[in-house]
Amino acid sequence: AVQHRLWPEIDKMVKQQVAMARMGIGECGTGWQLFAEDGEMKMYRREEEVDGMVVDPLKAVHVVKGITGHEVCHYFFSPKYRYDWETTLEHMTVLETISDDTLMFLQTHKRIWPASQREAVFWSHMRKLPNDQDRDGPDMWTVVNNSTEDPSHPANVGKCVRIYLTVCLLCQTRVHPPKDGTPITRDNVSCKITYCSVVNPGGWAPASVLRAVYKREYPKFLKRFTTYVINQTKSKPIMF
Ligand SMILES: CCCCCc1ccc(-c2ccc(S(=O)(=O)CCO)cc2)cc1/C=C\c1ccccn1
Repeated sequence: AVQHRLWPEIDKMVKQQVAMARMGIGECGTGWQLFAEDGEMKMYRREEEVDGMVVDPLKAVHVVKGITGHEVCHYFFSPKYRYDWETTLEHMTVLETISDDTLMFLQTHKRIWPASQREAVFWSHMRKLPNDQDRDGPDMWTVVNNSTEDPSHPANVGKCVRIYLTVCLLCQTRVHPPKDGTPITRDNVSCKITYCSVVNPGGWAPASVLRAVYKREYPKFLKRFTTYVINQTKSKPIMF
């Protein structure tokens, strides 16, 4: 098949983002602060500014019982579920179906006073990754979202400020087979989730407002999303 114009960028970005997501907090450079903890979920951020704008990188690690990496990525990637779990979403459009595992989105997020409303145009790619460390270990799954230009949706034309985001959701399934050789159930699986994001708010927003939004919204978002996947999958066959 003919390659899509974005394919080289997507492939490079996915490899780069997954490599960074796999690094432990200690290896990711200094300056990470743990700012939220809830059971197995730990959320870190680094305070960074670009041109005076807060672009704090965020890294969350979480272990969730009863779901697999494929299931987590499936519900994160597919547009049909997004309104169910993404509470800050005002509108979402699929601008282009690049392939069955790669889409282009236009999203507007609800306005957060006193900043202006934000929108994002980004490609989203879902991929299964070979577990190159442990050959017979379960595979890893990832979804990478990365802002891109779309000639038919130029930035900052309407009322919304265009944000620039890079997001990587990396999932590693763990299977603990039952001793007595009975079939594997959801009690025998868990998923280690690493969520990394860098969001450039695109235009002026007070640092205090941005940091308050992230501090409040990110823990809520990851908790709500993982709870959503647990509820959606509990009565369905396991998707490995
Ligand atoms: C003044 C406010 C500026 C920030 C507004 C904003 C920017 C980006 C984003 C955002 C967050 C997660 C993604 S994703 O992981 O790709 C999933 C698909 O939606 C894409 C976009 C949201 C929000 C607004 C609120 C907010 C901030 C964190 C967490 C959750 N909501």
